[in-house]
Amino acid sequence: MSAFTDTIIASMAGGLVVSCQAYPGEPLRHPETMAQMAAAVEAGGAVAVRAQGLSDVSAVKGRVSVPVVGIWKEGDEGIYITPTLRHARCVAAAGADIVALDGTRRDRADGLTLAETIKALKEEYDVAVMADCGSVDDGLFAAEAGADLIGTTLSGYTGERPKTDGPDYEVIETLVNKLDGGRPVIAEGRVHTPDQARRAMDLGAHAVVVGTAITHPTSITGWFSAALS
Ligand SMILES: CC(=O)N[C@H](C=O)[C@@H](O)[C@H](O)[C@H](O)COP(=O)(O)O
Repeated sequence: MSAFTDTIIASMAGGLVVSCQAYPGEPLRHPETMAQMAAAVEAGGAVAVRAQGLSDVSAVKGRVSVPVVGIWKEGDEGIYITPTLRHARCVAAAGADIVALDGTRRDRADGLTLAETIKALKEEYDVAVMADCGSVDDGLFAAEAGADLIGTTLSGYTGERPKTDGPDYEVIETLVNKLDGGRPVIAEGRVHTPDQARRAMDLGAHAVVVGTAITHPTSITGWFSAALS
């Protein structure tokens, strides 16, 4: 890791990362809108912002001074979060400080291993790499492959873990213990309340990512209206 990526990762310690994403066809889907959302969460204390798609990554990077975690989703099944080296390079070129990519043990579309992908990306760009993992075994594999940050993003979405209502505390805690400080664990996925974020942090997460519960009004509205029906 470079001094730059060390500093970026250290700056996130104990903090809240907010994921600002609007999905295809949704009313808020526009880079400028996501940049405004990012500025709003930065004002609220987010230590970093996660953004999806090259236009959003650039727009968000231009608007906030906290680090940007960039991803590029292609599709929504199998390996779809920054699935290949080409996607990862583009996310870095778009301005991401941290490139998040699929960190599972599944075969990648471009035939490269996760380790080869991370090595090639880091040879070209001074970025940190966050591995979005779906299980403890993924997390250990991604750490071995050279990822700087191990995220629980895909727990409940790859078939290896049940999709819990809230965060997958078991994966967070086990990864923290098994990695034993060797790599920071980022708790991401279904963190819907401040208490859940606190608990994930208390289990030893380096930072907690919240998306839907802060930046997806359609889902939040649905939660409230379901409670009233
Ligand atoms: C599984 C997957 O594709 N997760 C995506 C990854 O970027 C996003 O759709 C999530 O919103 C993000 O991980 C934050 O999680 P939550 O919205 O649950 O706080």
